[in-house]
Amino acid sequence: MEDMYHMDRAMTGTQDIKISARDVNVYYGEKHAIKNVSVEIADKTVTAFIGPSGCGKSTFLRCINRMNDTIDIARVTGNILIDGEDITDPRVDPVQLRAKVGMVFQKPNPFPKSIYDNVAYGPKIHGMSRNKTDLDEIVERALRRGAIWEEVKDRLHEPGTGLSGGQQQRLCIARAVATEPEVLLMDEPCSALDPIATAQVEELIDELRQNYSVVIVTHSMQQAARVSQKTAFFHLGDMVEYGETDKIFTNPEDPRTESYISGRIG
Ligand SMILES: Nc1ncnc2c1ncn2[C@@H]1O[C@H](COP(=O)(O)OP(=O)(O)OP(=O)(O)O)[C@@H](O)[C@H]1O
Repeated sequence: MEDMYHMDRAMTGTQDIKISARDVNVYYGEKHAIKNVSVEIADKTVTAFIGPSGCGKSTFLRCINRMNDTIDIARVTGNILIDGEDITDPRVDPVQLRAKVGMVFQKPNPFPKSIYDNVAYGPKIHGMSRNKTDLDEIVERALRRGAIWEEVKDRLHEPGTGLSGGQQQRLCIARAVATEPEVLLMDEPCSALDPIATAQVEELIDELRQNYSVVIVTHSMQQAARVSQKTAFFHLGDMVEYGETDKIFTNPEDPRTESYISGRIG
């Protein structure tokens, strides 16, 4: 029976669902930026959002940790469930939610504080450590997960802003994972990085997949193909197609996806 179950999973590719979005719409004033998006995002998987500029990738990503709450004119309808809990419920505290659903932005944005304090800040405000030794361990673990520990272990009390761009982005990833999130949202995390730093961050994303559900917005189709297992293609606010990355890039169903990946739109 157990074998049958595993075989079935292997054959269908069924994975645990981490995020389930149902009929999500986002409006900025009159502008309808996301139209009836429903999607199930798997755990321990990298999911890429691709599509032409302005199609709504970042807007939809921001729904997953309620960052659109911070934009006055944004209005969101529909539901998003994480592990079955509806995070759009007004009783859900967005600060707690964002500890569980971490985010990394396009431009590395370390706080104007030391490397240590950048990482320690979240765990401190969420009461994750009892004492300094605990906190030191949390900081080291997060910096190791961010694949930057070796480079900064002897300069933890220097400012985070003194690091190179690629190091700053890995520091921001370390900061995001320090609160032990379950989901990691990345909005074009490599767009400000050179090819070497990009390769390091991509390698890191692949490692992070073991522990998190990672959702990445990217303009680079090569990057989506390299790092993701699932891809969603957005066009004018619609999620046009969603499926296995290999399939989307080699044999898409929708002509709009086909045009985009072959470079005819975008
Ligand atoms: N804060 C905002 N106020 C008003 N309109 C917005 C806001 N943010 C996004 N929009 C609009 O919503 C639409 C979707 O934008 P969004 O940034 O989500 O697209 P995107 O696919 O991530 O684009 P890009 O690839 O250029 O980053 C666009 O038409 C954009 O102009």
